Amino acid sequence: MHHYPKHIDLLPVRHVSGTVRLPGSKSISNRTLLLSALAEGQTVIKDLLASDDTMVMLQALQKLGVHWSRTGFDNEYIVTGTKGELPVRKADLFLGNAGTAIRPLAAALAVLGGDFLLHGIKRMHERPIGDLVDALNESGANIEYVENPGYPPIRIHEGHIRSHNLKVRGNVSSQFLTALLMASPLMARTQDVTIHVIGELISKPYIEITLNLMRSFGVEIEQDGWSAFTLKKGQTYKSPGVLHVEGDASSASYFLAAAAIAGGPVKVEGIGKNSIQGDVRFCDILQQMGAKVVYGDNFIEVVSNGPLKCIDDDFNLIPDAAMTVAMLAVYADGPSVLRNIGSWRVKETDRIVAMATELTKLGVDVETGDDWLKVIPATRISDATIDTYDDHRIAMCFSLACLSSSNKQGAKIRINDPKCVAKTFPEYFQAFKTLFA
Ligand SMILES: O=C(O)C1=C[C@@H](OP(=O)(O)O)[C@@H](O)[C@H](O)C1
Ligand SMILES: C=C(OP(=O)(O)O)C(=O)O
Repeated sequence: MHHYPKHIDLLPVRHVSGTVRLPGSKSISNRTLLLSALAEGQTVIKDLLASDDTMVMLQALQKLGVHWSRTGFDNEYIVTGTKGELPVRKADLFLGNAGTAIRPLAAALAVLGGDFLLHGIKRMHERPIGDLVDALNESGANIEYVENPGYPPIRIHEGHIRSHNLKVRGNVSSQFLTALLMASPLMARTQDVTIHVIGELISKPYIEITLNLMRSFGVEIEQDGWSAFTLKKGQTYKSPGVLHVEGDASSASYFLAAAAIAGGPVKVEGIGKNSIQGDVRFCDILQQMGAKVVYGDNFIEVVSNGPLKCIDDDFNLIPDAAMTVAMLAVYADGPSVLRNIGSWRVKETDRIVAMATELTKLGVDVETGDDWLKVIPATRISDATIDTYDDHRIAMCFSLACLSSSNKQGAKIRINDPKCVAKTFPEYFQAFKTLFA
């Protein structure tokens, strides 16, 4: 559908300003698709993200016998719910590299039972799923590893959920808890279900997105802090009728960062002060670093306010937008440290290694540890050819290095293999270039 060149060349840019209409949130889109499929009634989904990650979810649902169609309005879909009874019980599902597809589908299908093969691209088979499989199998599901224990591909057989007290670890990915939460109404027909989190839970704001959307579909979870989640029996998903997908807050971070570096104002439309996405907290970081942020109901606008201040903080709550913070750090007035970002190592690539390697090409000094990254800016930014590791966020992040701030000139940047942006934002580079004044 989209054509991508082998690489994209960006020349130094002195100033950015403009308005960007954001693509739909990946996290909300894929959750909404699954909940619509499991619900009673038809759901009209407005502004669904059109990207690789949502495409694999749509295709998987189709293979599972769920009826959906496009309405003719841009990115508007209508999904016919199955009341928790997916019509097809045997399928081979290719899920690309979409964590938000494979993990929630694995849980729902394991609870329903059948004969399903879930797999993805090579990197997907290196991304952990063991904590989720353990939680499900310990409760009576029947999931088997096809290649390496702990990783996809997985084969799901007929099983029977016996225990209604599930336990899951949350220190590798919050998506395992999200998956169990979304599947819990399928096991709560006659008994309450409690999901216990063992140990630490990372990326907590994504659990809030999950609970929020479940609530939109009529299911209320009782929360005991971050350690136990209970669903009272008999609750089932009911379509809210129409659901509007917010713009993607992680995608917004690149444009808002551009404004903080190279002037602005830049306005993003599709999210606002009442967003349910944790990554809007990226704007708090922009403010801490010295930029000005204005929130509307359906927009956020950023304008720079002089040189950026360095930052040393814990970024566990915003792991995706934290990568954008690492780019801001290149322009900051001193060294910055990003802490508690260990989950970067098991995402599209080892993002600590990738960020360190590519930042070094810009001439900055970088130090890393198990779960942290330190960026020590240089007086100038070096021209560089950036490798992207099939990671959309590496491609989008490093596009920012062509920007000049008030005291640092932007560099000539070549982004290799830019097609990786199709995971969440196929039109990223076109949108980015509209900001060049
Ligand atoms: O639930 C979600 O929608 C997501 C959760 C986060 O993953 P982790 O919980 O693995 O950190 C985030 O990085 C990912 O892009 C989307
Ligand atoms: C980590 C990410 O994706 P996923 O949903 O596949 O985990 C991401 O989009 O940065």
